[in-house]
Amino acid sequence: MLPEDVLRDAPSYTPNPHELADLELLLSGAYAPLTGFLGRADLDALRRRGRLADGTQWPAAVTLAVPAELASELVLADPLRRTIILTDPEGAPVAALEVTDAWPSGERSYGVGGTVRAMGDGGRHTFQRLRRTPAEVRALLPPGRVLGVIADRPLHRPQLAQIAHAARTLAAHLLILIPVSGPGPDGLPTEALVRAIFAARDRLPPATIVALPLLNRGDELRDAMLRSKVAASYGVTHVLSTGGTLSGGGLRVLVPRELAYDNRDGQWRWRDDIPPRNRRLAMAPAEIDDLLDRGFPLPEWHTPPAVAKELVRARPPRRHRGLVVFFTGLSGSGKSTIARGLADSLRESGDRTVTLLDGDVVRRELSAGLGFSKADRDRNVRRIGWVAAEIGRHRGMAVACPIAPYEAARAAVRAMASEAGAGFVLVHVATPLEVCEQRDRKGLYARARAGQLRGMTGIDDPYETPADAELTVDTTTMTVSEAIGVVLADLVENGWVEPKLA
Ligand SMILES: Nc1ncnc2c1ncn2[C@@H]1O[C@H](COP(=O)(O)OS(=O)(=O)O)[C@@H](OP(=O)(O)O)[C@H]1O
Ligand SMILES: Nc1ncnc2c1ncn2[C@@H]1O[C@H](COP(=O)(O)OP(=O)(O)O)[C@@H](O)[C@H]1O
Repeated sequence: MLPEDVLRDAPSYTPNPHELADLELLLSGAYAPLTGFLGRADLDALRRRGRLADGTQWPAAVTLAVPAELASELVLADPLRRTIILTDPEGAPVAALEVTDAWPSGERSYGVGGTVRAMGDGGRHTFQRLRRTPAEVRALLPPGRVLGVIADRPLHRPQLAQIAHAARTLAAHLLILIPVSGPGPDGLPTEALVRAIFAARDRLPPATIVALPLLNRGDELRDAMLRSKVAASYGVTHVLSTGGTLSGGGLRVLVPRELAYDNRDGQWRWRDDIPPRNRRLAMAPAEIDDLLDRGFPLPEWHTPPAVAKELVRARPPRRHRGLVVFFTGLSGSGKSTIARGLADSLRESGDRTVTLLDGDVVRRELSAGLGFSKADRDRNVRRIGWVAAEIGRHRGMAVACPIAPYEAARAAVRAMASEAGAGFVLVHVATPLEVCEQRDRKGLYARARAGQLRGMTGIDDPYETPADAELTVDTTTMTVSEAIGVVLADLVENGWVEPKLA
């Protein structure tokens, strides 16, 4: 253990959410035998042989990068001057990392490897009582086989039947591991996922339930292998494969048969044992989402009512959900005019509160002091996006209409809205530059052409045309009412707005 003053004087750093999730698993022992972030020798061996330098089989790179300035403060040869305090986003210490290897990993960042040791109380999370360590869980498990299920999606009747069947066949105790770092594959917030799984609990065999920050790295095979490793650390002996991924990682993998609903007796059984006219197949996640989006009930033969209730709460029909309508386009394309008209129509219906984040008001209040450099435009657009997402989180409707010339900033806004559980509709007002320039309501284009104004979007500043717009409107030959009508009709057609408005 390092002396107090060494810890006090050590530099501190807040890892990104992904790295913090890895850190939590390292500290809890879920990544055993790893005790810290990997160094170069291990990463090298991993890349070449899928093993750590000492030959231990390990599926995935568990790495940490820190700013170059921070790395340069360390003296790796001196045990008293090579520690970094890792903190959570609030700045509270979570761990001490004793850096034993550091190397340039990016333009201004260094990879650092070394052992981590827990500090502080580990921080608080929602459903804290479920975030148990492998040692705690192993102490709770009855002797014998343990069937692990990684539940990154809600459990509907077909999955429940598969789990019950597997647990019965193996005579195993059931351990459900719920990944809770960031939304699941269907965008369900983690708290809603946990609630939906608990809602199915009385239809499961006796189970131990654990929440843990397991993240996907985007490589299906490695992710599955890492999940198996983690499951094994929790005492799992057999893992039920879900979502079609097979994984070894030293565990026995059960591949469940595809079950279908037999409408002769209401049982779920192997699909091939049911005559086609009597069987109903399990619904795909996209079909379930579609029913929820349109406000149709999830059928009872497929989903226990208590689970359905949680899912409806988490994913209300689109017409009741928060929504961000985000206009982008050149100056003079018609964004503000359409946005204003849209906001008025929406207010008339009174279904949701409507906030118009009008360009002039935003630049006066929210973004006062910002100019039109790339950095300032990005800041402006992100602020608008942040406010809009919060409005959406509380089920309101936000209408925003900045030029938003950069793809990355628009993508960030989309991500914020979706993280907040709100819909996001990007409307590209694609009126061509010639038309905008002809309108030139503020005389800006004329000044830009005359060289009196620098950095005018479309003249000598970029506009990255969106490739992901939900709707594109060119107002060249449209009246204002027609343009508003097109947007409104699109919102109605996609279920975001009640038809009566149209
Ligand atoms: N250099 C330059 N380039 C583009 N636009 C300029 C510039 N300088 C001032 N203006 C006026 O500012 C309005 C655009 O502000 P935005 O907040 O929408 O821009 S951005 O999204 O941050 O890029 C824009 O208003 P709209 O015409 O309503 O789009 C312009 O009137
Ligand atoms: N179909 C249309 N939709 C929107 N604006 C239109 C349309 N036809 C003409 N216009 C005119 O174009 C101008 C667009 O200006 P504005 O809405 O301020 O654009 P922006 O917010 O994109 O800079 C307004 O003067 C508006 O009256």
